[in-house]
Amino acid sequence: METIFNRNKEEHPEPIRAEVQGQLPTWLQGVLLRNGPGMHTIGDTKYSHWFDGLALLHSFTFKNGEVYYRSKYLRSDTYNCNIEANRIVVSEFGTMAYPDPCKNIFAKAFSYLSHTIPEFTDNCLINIMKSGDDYYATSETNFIRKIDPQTLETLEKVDYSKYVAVNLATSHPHYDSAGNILNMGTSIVDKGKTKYLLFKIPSSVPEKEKKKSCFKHMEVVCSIPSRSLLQPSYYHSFGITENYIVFIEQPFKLDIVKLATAYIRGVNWASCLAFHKEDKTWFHFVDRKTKKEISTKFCTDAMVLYHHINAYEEDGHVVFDIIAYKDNSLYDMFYLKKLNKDFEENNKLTSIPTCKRFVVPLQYDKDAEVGSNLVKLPTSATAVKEKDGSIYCQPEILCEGIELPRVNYDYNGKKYKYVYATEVQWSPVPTKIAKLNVQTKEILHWGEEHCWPSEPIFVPSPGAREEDEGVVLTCVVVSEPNKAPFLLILDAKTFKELGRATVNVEMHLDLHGVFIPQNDLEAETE
Ligand SMILES: CC1=C(/C=C/C(C)=C/C=C/C(C)=C/C=O)C(C)(C)CCC1
Ligand SMILES: [Fe+2]
Repeated sequence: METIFNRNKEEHPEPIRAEVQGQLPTWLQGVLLRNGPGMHTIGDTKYSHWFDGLALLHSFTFKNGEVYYRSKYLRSDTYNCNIEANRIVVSEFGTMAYPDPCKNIFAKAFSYLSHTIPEFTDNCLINIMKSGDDYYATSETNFIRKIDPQTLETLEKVDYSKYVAVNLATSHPHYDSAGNILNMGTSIVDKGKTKYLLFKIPSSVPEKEKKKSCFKHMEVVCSIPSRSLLQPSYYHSFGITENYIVFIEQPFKLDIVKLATAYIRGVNWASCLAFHKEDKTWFHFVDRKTKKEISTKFCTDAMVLYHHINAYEEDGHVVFDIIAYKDNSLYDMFYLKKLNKDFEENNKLTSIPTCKRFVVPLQYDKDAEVGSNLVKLPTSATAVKEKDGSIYCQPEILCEGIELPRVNYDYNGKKYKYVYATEVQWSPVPTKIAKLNVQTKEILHWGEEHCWPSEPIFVPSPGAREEDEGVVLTCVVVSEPNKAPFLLILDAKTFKELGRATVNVEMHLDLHGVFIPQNDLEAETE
């Protein structure tokens, strides 16, 4: 067990042909590109947290019935500095590093007396983002790194904060129907205010400005003031519907004073996050056309969430599905010292991930009585009018024990049926993947002994008419010695195996990724 999490993984930058069993659909052509931590020790130094590990990109290329695997470490400035020094010299989420200030490019970050916000890492290990025909590795700081989706080479570093005033940004952007990126980031104590910014990165630039990057055309769509100047909420994702942005201001907050003094106090960034269980969770809805926030105050009890699943509008309500926890034990669970051999016995989640549906009436009868439930849809979710005019929401539970949710993105923002996710029950490592029908709550599973599947990605078949017409792809790491990992291809409708592509390498457990259809890759090379 220990090795699966802690052992540094080798990179395999040259394509390795996988052994394919079963029948892959002929239309499945393109690249599954994924990201996650692959290196946890450098020289004699060790990262403390699994989310600190150096980003290792890997890909499966589907070409005429064959599958090729590659992997390559992201050559971030962080990676290069660490490797050159042969020790950890750049701080990550769970590890504070003390570099020799003369030796590395992050030195200015540590002149903490003049900088309130430290300079963060560009170890973009969480996700992959598509911007026009380009691809970027993403994390939650102000940096993203362009990559070549075919060779996995590392290209330019982009600093969001050069274009819009954000210090942090999510690794889960959304895309509108024109392919423009919509993302959110936090602007900390800028001009005396702390706010959450929704920003847009256009998918292309005007012809006459072809030399300029899309980032030069980035714009702030709207800003939501933080309830607290020095304690903005932490968030890992947000939701969109056809007309609204759904932003959840949870009482899991980043303490800016702690963040600014972490280095001198010798503590990590993670310790600057705290869950305030006595506070409420606030919902914000921004009208995408008017760019104005809905003025009604909507709230629910304290909770912690990382992943939004999907959101849509129905009869004047916004319906949104998320995976929520009762506390922040999830981040604590991924400290590497806890992920030891006996972790399955010792490391039980104290709060199980719960798939919750909130139904929020945006258009409701303003004369409704205090105490009345304003939800008019058939659901057990409620939204009750309070004395002070605010609306207190309680969810319908869709299911328990799933994480890393994905949907058919053609249904993002629309009424939908299916979620594909990993099953995590009481331990942080998934043992199965699941397909949940959010309308009937029926669940299909795939699982095999000693198999740890990654986030399942849905790929629609060409001309698909139904939401689940296509395949689901998941990388499976096998914990049994002498058994090789594989890429599993399931029929999305039946959740039955169509085939698998086995590669004889030591594969890392990863986080998120994208499937890039062959046509999009061709556009990129043109
Ligand atoms: C470095 C750094 C951060 C990094 C956070 C990371 C790396 C989060 C990863 C989350 C994942 C993988 C969640 C999965 O559900 C913060 C706290 C934003 C702010 C301070 C600097
Ligand atoms: Fe995530």
